[in-house]
Parts: sequence; structure tokens; C-alpha cells
Amino acid sequence: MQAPGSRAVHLSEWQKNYFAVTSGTCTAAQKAEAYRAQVLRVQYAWANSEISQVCASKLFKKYAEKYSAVIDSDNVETGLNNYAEHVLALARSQQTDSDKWQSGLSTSNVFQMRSVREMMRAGEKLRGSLLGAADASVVIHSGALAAEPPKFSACGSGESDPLTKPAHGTGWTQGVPESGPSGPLSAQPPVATNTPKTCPTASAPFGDLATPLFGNVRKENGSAPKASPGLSLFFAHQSRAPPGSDSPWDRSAFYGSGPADALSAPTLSKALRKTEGSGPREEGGLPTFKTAKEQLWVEQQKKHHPPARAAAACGGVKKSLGASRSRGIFGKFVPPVPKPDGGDANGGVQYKPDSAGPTEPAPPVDERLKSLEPKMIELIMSEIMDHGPPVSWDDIAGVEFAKAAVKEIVVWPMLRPDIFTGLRGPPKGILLFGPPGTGKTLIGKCIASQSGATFFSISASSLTSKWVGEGEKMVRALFAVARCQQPAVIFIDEIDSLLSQRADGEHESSRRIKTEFLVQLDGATTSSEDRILVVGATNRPQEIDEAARRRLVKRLYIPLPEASARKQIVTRLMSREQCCLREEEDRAGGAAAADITTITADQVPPITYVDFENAFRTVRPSVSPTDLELYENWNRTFGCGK
Ligand SMILES: Nc1ncnc2c1ncn2[C@@H]1O[C@H](COP(=O)(O)OP(=O)(O)OP(=O)(O)O)[C@@H](O)[C@H]1O
Ligand SMILES: [Mg+2]
Repeated sequence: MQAPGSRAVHLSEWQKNYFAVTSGTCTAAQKAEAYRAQVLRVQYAWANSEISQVCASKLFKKYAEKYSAVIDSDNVETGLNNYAEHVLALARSQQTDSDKWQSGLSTSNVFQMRSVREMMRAGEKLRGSLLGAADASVVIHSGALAAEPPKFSACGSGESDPLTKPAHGTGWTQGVPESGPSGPLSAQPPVATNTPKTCPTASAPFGDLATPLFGNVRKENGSAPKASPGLSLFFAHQSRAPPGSDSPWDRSAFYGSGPADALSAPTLSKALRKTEGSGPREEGGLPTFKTAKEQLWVEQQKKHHPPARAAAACGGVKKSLGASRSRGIFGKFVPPVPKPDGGDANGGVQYKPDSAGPTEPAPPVDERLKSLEPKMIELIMSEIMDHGPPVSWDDIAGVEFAKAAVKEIVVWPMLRPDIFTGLRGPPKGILLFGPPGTGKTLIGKCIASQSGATFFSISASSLTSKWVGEGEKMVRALFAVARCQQPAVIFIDEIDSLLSQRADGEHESSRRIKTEFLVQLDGATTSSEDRILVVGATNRPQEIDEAARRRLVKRLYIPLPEASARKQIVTRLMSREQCCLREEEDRAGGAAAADITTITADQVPPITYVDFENAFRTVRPSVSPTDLELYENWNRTFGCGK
């Protein structure tokens, strides 16, 4: 609990903020900032037990929605819609921090892949049934305005609406206290209760459903939401892709079928790209074509409803980053393009091509990415780590406990979604911590290979330094894209640099990234409909903010390898080398005599036992006993394992 004095300060700040945003004198940016600050305070107040969970849920929902509304709105006066162009230019020059994970794919071999060929074929087939390129611009434009006529409602299909469901977490792993949102109430992040039926907002942290993260992995679910303009754009122009559909793990979740197919047709994709790429739709860019009907709709929405909420309130499609759900997790696959017969596989509100006139806007392909800058989506997609050399569980020596726990969380629920439900549902936030070099990143790569989920890897430092000033948008975009690519794993290496304890002298931009990340993390970890697992890795766990710590419910210690694991690592490494480990073998003379500049590769002397002895004499451990003790202590205090 905080001292009364500090509470008074909080209160007056709160009041000041409230006054500022209601006075009508604030700019949109100031409003967004004020709302964000409120979100942060709610989280703090709740974390410090200053307010109840119910109160926290309500306030959290309220301010996060307001924040999203301002951010998402493309109204120049009241909204920001600020996915700026320049960040992309900045970032494009230094994409992908994880240089070890450069894709082995190229534009030429990606088209050899079966899944891509299938996509292209299907795209060709469906192209005819879609609008022509000119009409495609109408599609996007109408989507961007968030003013789709009501018949395309993403909220009203009669399927589960996250916000109408009772609030209770599901992530839980048995036997581990405080290891899941559905653990003791005190361990739960704020979740909304009895929220009105409305489209979820960008961060979608409030809905809470009864289905587990990876507990309902169905191919159709995995692929259903992928028909986004941004993603199709990516597909059409990408040079990276998973290394072959015949790989041991299932990549179909990534490529899916229908949605991407239809949009992978080059002409349409080009049209989409052109339209989306025109940036802020009406501000500064070329005005895109709008039908009179659309214009009228937009005008009415602007007049009668606050920005970004309008469409939702009227059953239209709200522009939001990742929360629109037109169907539950058990819902049938809804083809994102109309079936030839106009049928609706889901029985919900569906686009009927026949009823749409030539100028009638087509259904938005993916609501959740509409407000994102397509190039930003492309950038996010290029961060996907789903294309590195495969790593199997056997490649990781030792750390049996952590491996078992990760398998339990990531793999098993995919194999038996029927079992891993309710309290048995997997946690959605994992923290791998331990000394440097113990295999945390390796485990991340293994999850990428073995989970069957779409894998996003992002280095926290790249968010804080690479995209200076734009990291928060990248965070939002990352989670939004992940929501469209479910089941998804977001791996954040060096997460301490993103979620370190908040300090007074902290830079404004990193504070904003942190807050955004917490908001998104809340959304991902509390919504049981979203099957997004966030895995963080750090060798400085003590620096992680307590609010973030709580959300990363399963905190696994990755210690230094035991003797048997070390042996395994060395044996495996030596198996790739030419070596001769007989003690009597003495190659010291030979090595000395060899001239490194002239020696041929096959003349390089094999590694011998003497080399090991020499190494033992000179190599010192990189982790000090004091450091080790720190990790052990932290593990005892916050860890979820041995
Ligand atoms: N348990 C292990 N089994 C096999 N190889 C390992 C293991 N642990 C580490 N390695 C190898 O050691 C190197 C460093 O591992 P990795 O990058 O995963 O460590 P890390 O824990 O992420 O370190 P840091 O905290 O510095 O990021 C890699 O080449 C990895 O393959
Ligand atoms: Mg690492």
C-alpha cells in the first residue's frame, strides 16, 4: 500500500488529467497521452492493492477504450491515426535484429513451395469472383474509414463477443501457484465484468472467454482471420516464408488457405497496396474514391457518434486493432471471400456478392488490421522467426524441467485442445530467465520450430532503439498482426530492456512503449479467445517491472547446464569436427609447425585432448557465483519451477 501522501498526489494528478481531457481544449495527442497515463495509473493502483479488481477492470477498460478510440480514429481533429510513414523508412534500413535468423528463402524459392503454389492457384480461381482492381480500392477505403455499412458487422454475427462473456482467466498450469490468470484472484490482471456488448477495442484486453490460448487449434481458426489487406500485401511481396510445407512441423497456420489465396493474386494485391499505401487516407494523401453512400454513412457517423466508436455502436465495423471477433473459437471457418454460391459457412452475417451493386463496398478482408499501415504490417511480418533452421527439443541439452514445462504449455494444448481447457488451459505469458548463454534464445527457436504456431520474434532493444519514437506503434501492430495469425507466439528477447522498472528519469518514449506493451500483453493474456502466447527471455529478471512480471505468469529458470548436459553439448559440437581425442595423441608440434596462411583445410590438425586441457587452464567461467546466487534467489522468490 502506498503512503497517504502519494495517494493524494495520484488523486490530484488523476483529477488534473480528467479535467484536461474533458475540458475540450486538449489536442488529440494530449488526450491520448492523458488516457494512456490513466491506464498506467489504474494498473499501478491495482498492483498496489489501492483499488479492487472490479474497479480496476472497469477503469482499465474505460481508459484503454478511450485511448484506442483516439489513436485509431482517422478524424483529423479528434484522432491520431498515426501510423507514420517515416518510421517505416527508418526501420526498413535496419530490419531484423536477429541476424542469425535471416531467412533462407528468396523470392524464387518461395514460389516453389507447395502451400504458396496452392495459394496462388486458389487466388487465381477466386480473383474472378472478387472485385476488380479498381473496386478493390473502394474496399480498402471503406475499411479505412471504419464506416462499413451495418450489414458487414463484425460484431453481430451471433457468435461469441469477447466482451459479453464473464471475466475469468483460463491460463493455468497445475501445481504451479500463481501461474495463470485463472489462479488466485489476486494473480489476475484487471479484466472486465459485465461489459456492454460492443466491439472490442484495439488492445482487446477486456474480454475474457472460456477457451484456452492454444486450446482450440483448428486449422480453420488458424487461417480464418488472415485475409487482411496488409497480409495479402505481405504475401504478394514477401521474400521470406517458412522453409517448405513439408517440414516436420505444421506451417499451415501461417499460410492458411482461402484468405491469403484470394488476395495473393498479383493484380489485386497491387491494387490493395496502392490504395493502402496512400497513407493517411484523406490527410495529405491522394483522395481515394468514395461512393456517395459511403460518404453519407461516414458523415452520419461523425455527426452522431464519437470517433472510432461509431461503427461499433451502429453495428458497423469498428476500426480497431485486433479485437473484432465475429465468431467464437469453436466457430466454423468463415471464408473471407464469398463462396461462389454466396453461402455463408458460418451462418453469420456474411457478404453477399449478389446483393452488392457494382459500387457497393466489398466486405473488409480483415477488420483487425485495417487501421494499420500496410508497410508496418509488412515490417512485422518480416520479423517472423518461422523460417530459421529447425531446432528440436533434443538439440537443447539439459534444462529438462523447463523443456517439459514449455512443451506442456506450447505443444500439448495443440495436440489435445479438448483436454487443455478451463483451469487446465495453458498460461499465455512465459518468462525464461537465467544467466547468459544458457539456451533461452535456443528454447525460443525451438518453440518456433515445434509449436506449429506463427512465430514472431522481436528483440526488445529493437523496439526501444531501432524504431525510435515509433516503438509503441510497432508493439500495437505486432499484437494486431499476431491476432490475425493465431495461434501465435510472440518471442521477445532481452525483454528486460523493454519492461524494466519504471524510473523517474526514464525516457518518455520508452515509458510509452512499456505502457503500450503492458496494455497489449493484458489483452493477449486475459482474452481466452486470443491464442497468443508471449514468451520473454532475459538474463536480468530482477529488472523487470512488477506489472509485467505478473503477466508473465510462468517464470522458468534456465540455469547453467549440469555436468551431463555439458557433456552432451560438447559431444554434439565435437561430432561436427574432425577430432582425435586419444590422450596420447600429441599434435602440439604439428600445429606449431603449420603455417596458417598456407595450410589447406584438410591439413588442419584434429582437435585433441590436449586442446581441452589447455582450454581448462585458461578459460574462466563467465558467470560469477554472486550472479548465480542472484538468479537462484530470484527463482526462489518469483520462479515457477525448481
Ligand atoms: N542447453 C543447451 N543445449 C545446447 N546448446 C546450448 C544450450 N544452451 C546454450 N546453448 C548454445 O549456446 C549458445 C548460446 O545460447 P542462447 O543464445 O540460447 O543463450 P541465451 O540464454 O539466450 O543467452 P543470453 O541471455 O545471453 O541471450 C547457442 O549457440 C546455443 O546453441
Ligand atoms: Mg538470448
